[in-house]
Amino acid sequence: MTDTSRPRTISPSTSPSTATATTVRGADLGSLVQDALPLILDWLPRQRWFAGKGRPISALSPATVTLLPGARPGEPLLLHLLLRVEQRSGGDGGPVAAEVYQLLLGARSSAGSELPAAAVIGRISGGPHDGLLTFDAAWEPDLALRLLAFLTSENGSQGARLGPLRFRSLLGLELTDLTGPGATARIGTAEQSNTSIIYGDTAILKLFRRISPGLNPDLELSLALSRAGSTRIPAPLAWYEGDLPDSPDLPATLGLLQRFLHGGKDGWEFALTHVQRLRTDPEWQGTHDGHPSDHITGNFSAESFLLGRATAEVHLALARTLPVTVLDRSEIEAMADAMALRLDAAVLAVPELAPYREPLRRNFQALAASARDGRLLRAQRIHGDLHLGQSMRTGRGWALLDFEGEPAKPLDERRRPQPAVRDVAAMLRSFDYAAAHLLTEVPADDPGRRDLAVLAATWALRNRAAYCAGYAAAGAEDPVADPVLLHAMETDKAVYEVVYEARNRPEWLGIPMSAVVRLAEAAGR
Ligand SMILES: Nc1ncnc2c1ncn2[C@@H]1O[C@H](COP(=O)(O)OP(=O)(O)O)[C@@H](O)[C@H]1O
Ligand SMILES: O=P(O)(O)O[C@H]1O[C@H](CO)[C@@H](O[C@H]2O[C@H](CO)[C@@H](O)[C@H](O)[C@H]2O)[C@H](O)[C@H]1O
Repeated sequence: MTDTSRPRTISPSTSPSTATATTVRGADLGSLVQDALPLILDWLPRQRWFAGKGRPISALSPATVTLLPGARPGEPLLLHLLLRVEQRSGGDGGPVAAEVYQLLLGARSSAGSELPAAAVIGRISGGPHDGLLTFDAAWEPDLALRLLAFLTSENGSQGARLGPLRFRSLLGLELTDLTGPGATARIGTAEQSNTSIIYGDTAILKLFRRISPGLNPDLELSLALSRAGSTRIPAPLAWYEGDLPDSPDLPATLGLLQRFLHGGKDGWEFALTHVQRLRTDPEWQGTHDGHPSDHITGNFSAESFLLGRATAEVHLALARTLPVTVLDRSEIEAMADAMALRLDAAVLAVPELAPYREPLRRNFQALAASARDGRLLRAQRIHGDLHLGQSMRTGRGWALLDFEGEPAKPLDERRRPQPAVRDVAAMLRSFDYAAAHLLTEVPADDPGRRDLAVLAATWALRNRAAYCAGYAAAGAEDPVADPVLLHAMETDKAVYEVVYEARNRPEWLGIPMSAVVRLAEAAGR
């Protein structure tokens, strides 16, 4: 059993090396963190989850430091850190903005198990901790299991406390097997904005990396959907939260433990498998005459229908348990204005968008005009960042993952009720992305490219239609019945994607740009 009785936290307002530093097996926590900071400073910007890439860090300091006890002699230390990272935006003279990131810091002196290069933060050189190896403990199975012990402890359901950290379990003792002899932990390998640790094949813990005060929508919506009896999400099992020194009354969600969907197929990979088969299937190659017939669009549309139905079920469940509002004229106009402003900012960031600005704006103006004509809009809590990669096909049907919303947006914006069709539009974009993979690696002068382009467009159309049909079949509002809203939402998402791709995957920019062209043409009609 872990010792939860002696929190050891260093206040950010004091110098960790002199103030509340606590001696643990000879190691002074405060000075240990202080010695590790230069190593963390070098390591942090290289992490996929670090959102401030490309801007120098002007200050790095621990906001909280908590020892997670439980190390036997010779075993590594496990420290929970909330790190305050200051960066200037817009060059040297720009304003300083601070973000908080979560790090599980492991520290050991002996060799121990081999760590992947990505996990190694560095070896401290000089001073009382000379030679101590520091690392990201999420990658170290024994330390990942030590963290799990707090989430699954007997005290969990009452909220075990450890300094600024509080652990809550929904299942009490049911998960203690996971931490017993033979228990395993491994890091998730999927591309993600946070870090996930998979325990056995039973549970997955998401460590949120960029931390904002308040309830993370991923936890909030998982709990709400679970309360509503939804089986379309991995059941939440436990979570932990922490107090940030600047906002002690607004605990920040730090980690969410959920049922692991063993054997589930990632929706994006699943769709790509189908799409690739279209390209390589000899039967199709032999019969194709330039006019794709139904069978060559593959059976994925049956899956798309089911995914649409699952999405609608999630929306209906959210509307049953969380507040639903009605957006009036001024609120709809404000929504359309916000879309237009995002477009303006996107044009500045990606000049290729400029020729399409006016026609795209018309899609937003049409939405505002429909409000002036007296239309209202239902708004509710939604997923907020839905795409095929956020869905998983299991033996029991489709499940949706990651209700965090777009991580770059402030938490209060992400928690605001939205028309549910925003999620639908986002998923429609994903079918376009998957279809575009029919054309990757096909040279521009390949004689078969035109046919493939027709096939890709057909695949996207069929799957988009099937998804919307499945959505409507579940009893939710039919998304295609409101083309003005759907076009505005899809345009907004495509514009977001143009900026996202220009920044992250310039070689993929053509995918959302094709949508921009299509949506601009549609606006002209
Ligand atoms: N409950 C789960 N069961 C199985 N795999 C999961 C589960 N939750 C997440 N994953 C896998 O981890 C990936 C990242 O999860 P996600 O919640 O999207 O993280 P992030 O918010 O960091 O992007 C998913 O795409 C999926 O492959
Ligand atoms: O999953 P995240 O929350 O990190 O979302 C971001 O990355 C996504 C890519 O991983 C990005 O999604 C875009 O690319 C997908 C294919 O890789 C495609 O299916 C989506 O439709 C498309 O938007 C997402 O936009 C971004 O926020």
